Amino acid sequence: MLKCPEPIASPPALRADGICFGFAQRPLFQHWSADFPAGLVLVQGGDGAGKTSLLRLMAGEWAPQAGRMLLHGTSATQNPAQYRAQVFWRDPRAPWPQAMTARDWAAGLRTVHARWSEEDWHAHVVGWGIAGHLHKAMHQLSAGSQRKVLMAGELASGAPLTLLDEPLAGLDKASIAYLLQALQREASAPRTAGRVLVVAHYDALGDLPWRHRVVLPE
Ligand SMILES: Nc1ncnc2c1ncn2[C@@H]1O[C@H](COP(=O)(O)OP(=O)(O)OP(=O)(O)O)[C@@H](O)[C@H]1O
Repeated sequence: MLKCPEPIASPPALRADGICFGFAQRPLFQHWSADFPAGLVLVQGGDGAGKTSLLRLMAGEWAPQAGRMLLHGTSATQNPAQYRAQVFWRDPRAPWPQAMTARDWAAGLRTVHARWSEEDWHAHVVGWGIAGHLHKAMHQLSAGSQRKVLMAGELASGAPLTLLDEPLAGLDKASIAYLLQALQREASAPRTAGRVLVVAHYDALGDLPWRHRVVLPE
């Protein structure tokens, strides 16, 4: 079970406040509080440690059994619509709607995310070499190509809280290198002020300037 870390000095962009959450046979968080500054945040842990559960709680997709998540002061419990409007979260394992192309999906994101950047979307499409896939149905793409489309959308969304679950899964070396570069750029020149970009991964994931790490016990 996760214990509380030391508090941080700067005002938090995201706050986990007294979170209790778990399953009947698997308690995960017990009165857990943590403050997250803007920037890159790593949620680290092995299989079944609770990474995806924490991302779902941060996203406001799952409600904690006690406590609350606050994003720039907005509570996921009290103002769920306002909270979720600031979040980008899509479970990378979730199936894609039949016949939805990458282009259709991006068109939908433009209407939902106020800080969407067309320039970033095109840069990531080129960076990950997925331009030739945009007209294809998402469910027909390889797992790696689906991931690249997903991450291009996640990063281009500009969402104040952006959650990436195991982003390296299915990626080749060049694509991993591009992802690390893109995350490094987000850290040094974030396009959205106050953006928190959370990455869940089993290990330390490169030499990125993490502003905060949550290490989940096995
Ligand atoms: N819907 C659920 N019902 C019951 N138990 C669950 C449920 N979802 C997750 N768990 C359990 O909670 C624990 C944490 O799961 P979670 O998926 O959050 O871990 P994870 O760190 O993302 O692991 P992985 O990378 O293997 O998916 C695991 O023991 C898992 O079996």
